[in-house]
Amino acid sequence: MIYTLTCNPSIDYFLNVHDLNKGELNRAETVTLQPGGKGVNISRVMKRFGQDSVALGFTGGFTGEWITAFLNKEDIKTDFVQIDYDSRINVKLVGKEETEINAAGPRISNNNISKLIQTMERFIEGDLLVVAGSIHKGMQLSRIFQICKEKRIKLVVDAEAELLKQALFFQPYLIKPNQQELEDFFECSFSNMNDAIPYCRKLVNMGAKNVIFSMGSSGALYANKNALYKAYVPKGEVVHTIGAGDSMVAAFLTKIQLGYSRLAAFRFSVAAGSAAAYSEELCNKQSAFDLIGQVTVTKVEEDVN
Ligand SMILES: Nc1ncnc2c1ncn2[C@@H]1O[C@H](COP(=O)(O)OP(=O)(O)O)[C@@H](O)[C@H]1O
Ligand SMILES: O=P(O)(O)OC[C@H]1O[C@](O)(COP(=O)(O)O)[C@@H](O)[C@@H]1O
Repeated sequence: MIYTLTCNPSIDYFLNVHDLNKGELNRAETVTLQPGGKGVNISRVMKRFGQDSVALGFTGGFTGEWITAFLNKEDIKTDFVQIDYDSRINVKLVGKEETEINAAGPRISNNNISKLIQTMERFIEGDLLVVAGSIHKGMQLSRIFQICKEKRIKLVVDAEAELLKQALFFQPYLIKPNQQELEDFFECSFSNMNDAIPYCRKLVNMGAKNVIFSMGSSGALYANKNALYKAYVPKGEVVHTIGAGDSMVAAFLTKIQLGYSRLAAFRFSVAAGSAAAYSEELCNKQSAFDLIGQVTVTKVEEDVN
C-alpha cells in the first residue's frame, strides 16, 4: 500500500483576481475550494491515475472534516489523527501573477504523533510512505523515518530543506526538491538547471536513491547512482502552478508501481507537472498523457556502473 503523510493539510481557497492591487480592495472573479497539502494532493492525483493510497496526517475542526469528506467522496481512504484545532486554510490568489499565503497550521502534540506512529504499526515491508509538505518548526519526524527503515518501507520525501536533511540519513527512495528547497539545502543559488546538476549528485551521494529536481518552466533533472537525466517541459499556457510538484510526485510513483522504468516514470512526471500547470486544477490522466509526447529527456552523464 502507498500511504501519504500530510502533517499540515489545508483547504486551498483559490481566488481569481486578474489584477491584484496590494493595499486596495480587490474583488475576486471566481472562487474555488480544494483540499490541499502536498500528501493530500499526491493521493488525489494518484487516484486519478488509478493508484490507491491512504491519506494520513493530522486534521481538526470543521476544515478538517471538510477535507476528509472531500477525499472520501473521491473514494480516497483517509486515516487522519484528529486534533483539537482547525486545519488551516491557505489562500491562493491567481491572476496575472500567483500569490500564495500558506498558514502555519496547528502545532501537533507528542501524543498525536504517537497516535500516528500507532497507525504505522500496520505498515508492512514493501509499503511506501510519502512524507510531503510543511511541518511545524521543531517537529521531529525521525522516529517515523526510523520505523520506515526498520520495516523496510520505501520513504519518499517532498518537503523543505530542514526536513530533507533529517530524511537523507534514512536513505529515502525518492526526494523531489524544487529550486527553493535545493538552494536552501545547499545555501546557494541557481540561474539554470545545469547549476543544479552537482547538487543532485551530492544528494544521491548523501543517501537519496532517486532525486527529481524540478525547476518550474525550466524543466527537471532526475538523478540516481548510475546516471543523470534532464527533461524539458512541454509547451502550454500556464493557468497556475499550484499542485504541479505534487502531480509530478504522484505520476512518478504511479508509473513505478506499474513496473515502468525510472526514466519512463520521470518523463511522465514532467508531463504531469506541466499538465497541472496548464489547467485550473491538479492534473488528470488524460491531460498528462496529452503532453507526454512533447517531453524530451536527455542523458547528462554516462552510466558509471
Ligand atoms: N511554468 C511552468 N510551465 C510548464 N511546466 C511547469 C511550470 N511550472 C511547473 N511546471 C511543471 O511542474 C513541475 C514541478 O514544478 P515546480 O514549480 O518546480 O515544483 P513545485 O510545485 O514543487 O514548486 C515542473 O518540473 C514542470 O514539469
Ligand atoms: O505544506 P506547505 O509547504 O505549506 O504547502 C502546502 C501547499 O502546497 C500545495 O500542496 C501545493 O504544492 P505544490 O505547488 O508544491 O505542488 C497546496 O495544496 C498547499 O496549500
